Amino acid sequence: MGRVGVLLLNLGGPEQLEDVRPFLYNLFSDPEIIRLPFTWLQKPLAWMIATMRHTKSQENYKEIGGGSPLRRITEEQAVALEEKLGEKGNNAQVYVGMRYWHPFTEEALAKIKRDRIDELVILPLYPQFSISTSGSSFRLLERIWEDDPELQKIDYTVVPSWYQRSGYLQAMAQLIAQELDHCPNPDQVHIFFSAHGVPLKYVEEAGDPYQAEIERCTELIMKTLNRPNPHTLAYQSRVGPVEWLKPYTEEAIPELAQQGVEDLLVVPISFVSEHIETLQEIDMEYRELAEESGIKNFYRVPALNTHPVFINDLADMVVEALESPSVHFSEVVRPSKRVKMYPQERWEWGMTTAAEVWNGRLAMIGIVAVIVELITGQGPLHFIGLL
Ligand SMILES: C=CC1=C(C)c2cc3[nH]c(cc4nc(cc5[nH]c(cc1n2)c(C)c5CCC(=O)O)C(CCC(=O)O)=C4C)c(C)c3C=C
Ligand SMILES: [Fe+2]
Repeated sequence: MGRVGVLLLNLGGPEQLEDVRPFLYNLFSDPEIIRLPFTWLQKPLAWMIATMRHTKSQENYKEIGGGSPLRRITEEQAVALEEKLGEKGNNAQVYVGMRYWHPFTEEALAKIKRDRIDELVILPLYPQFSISTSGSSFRLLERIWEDDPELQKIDYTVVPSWYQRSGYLQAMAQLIAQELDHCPNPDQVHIFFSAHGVPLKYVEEAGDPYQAEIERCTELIMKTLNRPNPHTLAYQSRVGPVEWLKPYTEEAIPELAQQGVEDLLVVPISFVSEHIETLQEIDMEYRELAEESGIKNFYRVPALNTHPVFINDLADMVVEALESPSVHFSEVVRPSKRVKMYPQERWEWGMTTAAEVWNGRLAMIGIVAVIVELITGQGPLHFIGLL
């Protein structure tokens, strides 16, 4: 066996408030996040949405201390995984490659080449596969690989998803049990799985297996937990007014309160690290909503971070991947057709996502008008002397 590397993939997050806008620009420039019929519209629209959204987004990051902890936690996971692999007799170098912020995937690949890695396990830190998360990172890697003969020499394998692994399920069940056992009436607590949402079209038209994997994951965690508590699955973090996977967390919580639920334990299941959607959206926004709706006790299960059972399972996953036949980018699910996520179907007043979209559309019209003017040499900008 030559030099072994592990590339951990994650989304990335702004580390300080100034990073928010360029981070959002990178995110919305990704066609796996917003699918448009014309690729040339992607960057101007990304610029528009980042411009319109960044102030609200910065406020959220301010509430959790001014930046995302995602990089710090992912790097801690990388160190813990490297140590665990060493203990198991596998000396491997672990790298972190983020999709939309530092350390970017490209930075990780430069280090992998510098260290002359021969075998590489590519492991997304998303338990369930979505075309918008692991899929997006795989597509980026595939494009970089195609143009780089040095990378092509590396014997690589990808792990598309791993939500069904017993180590991961046990770590989740342990965290849930711990929280339940701190509650005065553990059996009365309603367990509320809150998964990150994706647009419905991703699942129904583009063939994203995400919803099926989330549903199966929830069942498996409940089976591993082996407690009598009732449970619900809902989807959080919707962006834009198109339909996303339902039920929405912000609707499901008041419904449960109406049905008489008083004790609610929220379990975030699409993430293995604390980040803005656990620390701000769940801990602040959904807590406030739950309390206003009549929930008396709102609890939240922490993210796995460097939970020893989880890290041990990641290490086993790497060892198993090295021993199994390689899985290449071409074998991983990709969108079956182009699905449009924007524009939205209905208008909303105020600084809303609908307004963001209309601003984007107007900007597009403006850009097209300037191009036409540059070509024809006639138009309002020439008339007022700007061109
Ligand atoms: C607009 C579409 C988005 C889709 C689809 C989406 C899917 C998706 N995202 C995660 C995990 C994370 N998302 C994070 C940030 C983030 N995501 C979106 C949009 C979509 N995500 C935005 C606009 C943002 C920025 C924050 C904001 O302005 O609201 C992060 C990073 C969080 C951090 O701490 O910085 C993660 C992680 C998953 C798992 C997922 C689909 C399954
Ligand atoms: Fe997201």
